[in-house]
Amino acid sequence: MPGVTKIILLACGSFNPITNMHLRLFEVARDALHATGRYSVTEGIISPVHDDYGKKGLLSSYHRNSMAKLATETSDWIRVDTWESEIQTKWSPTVTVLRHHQNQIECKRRRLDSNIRSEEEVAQIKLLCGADLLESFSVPDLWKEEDKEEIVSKFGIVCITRSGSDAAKFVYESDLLSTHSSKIELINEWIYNEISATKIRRALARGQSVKYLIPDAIIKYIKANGLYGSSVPVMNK
Ligand SMILES: Nc1ncnc2c1ncn2[C@@H]1O[C@H](COP(=O)(O)OP(=O)(O)OP(=O)(O)O)[C@@H](O)[C@H]1O
Ligand SMILES: NC(=O)c1ccc[n+]([C@@H]2O[C@H](COP(=O)(O)O)[C@@H](O)[C@H]2O)c1
Repeated sequence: MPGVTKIILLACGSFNPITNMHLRLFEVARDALHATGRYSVTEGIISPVHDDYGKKGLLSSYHRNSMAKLATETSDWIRVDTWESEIQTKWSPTVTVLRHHQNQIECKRRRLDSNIRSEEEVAQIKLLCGADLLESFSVPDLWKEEDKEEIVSKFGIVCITRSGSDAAKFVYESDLLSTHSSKIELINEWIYNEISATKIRRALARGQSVKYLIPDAIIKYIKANGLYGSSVPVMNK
C-alpha cells in the first residue's frame, strides 16, 4: 500500500523466562502502529540473549529458547530466532542483531527478486522494547554511543511505556533521542500489569503459583525440568 511502511519488530532480551507481558508488548505495538495508518507490521521476532551475557540467574539459552518457542506456538506472526543465542559464539550487541535481521530480509528479497515488483519496499526492522531498556541508554558504558546512534537513526525504536516510567521525558532530555524523535514510537500500554520475569522466578523459587502469568505450557516445561528452583508437585508426579 502506498505510504505504508512495512515493519518487522525485533525484541531483544533475556526472556528468563518469557512471560505474557513480553508477548503482550508485540500485540500492543502492532495495534498502535496500525492505528497510525503509516505502518504495516508483518512479523515479530523474539531474540533471546546469548548465555555469555552473563546476567545473574540467566538460564541456558536452550531452555529460554524452548520456552519462548512454546509461548509463540499459538501466534501466527511472532516467532523466536536463535541466531543470537545459538549460532553466535559470544554475546552480540543489540545493533549487531538488528543488522543481521535487516540483512536477512534484504538477502531474501534479492533471492525472490524476479517475483517482486521493484517498487515494492523492503520491510524495516525496528527495535521493540520497554521503557526500561530505552532508559538503560543513559547507564554509563552500557551502550556504545555509535551503537545507540545507529539503532535510533537507522532502525528506529518502538517503545512500550511501562507504568511508572516517563519515556517521553527521557527522550526529551536526551539530545540523541530527541534529534531522532521521528524514528521513535512511544506507545502507551493502558492495561497496566506488573508481570516481570524477576517476579516469576521469585514466585517459582518460593513454590507459589504463576498460573495466568505465563502460558500453561511453560509452567509445565519449568516443572518438568525443575527450573528456577521449582520442583514437581507431589500430586502431579
Ligand atoms: N512490564 C513491562 N512493560 C514493558 N516492557 C517490558 C515489561 N517487562 C519487560 N519488558 C521489556 O521486555 C523486553 C525483554 O525484557 P527482559 O527479558 O530482558 O527483561 P525483564 O522482562 O525486565 O526481565 P528481568 O525481570 O529478568 O530483568 C525488554 O525490552 C523490556 O523492556
Ligand atoms: N550495548 C548493547 O548493545 C546492550 C547493552 C545492554 C543490554 N543490551 C541488550 O538488552 C537486552 C535486555 O537486557 P536486560 O535483560 O539486561 O534488560 C539484551 O538483549 C541485551 O543484549 C544491549
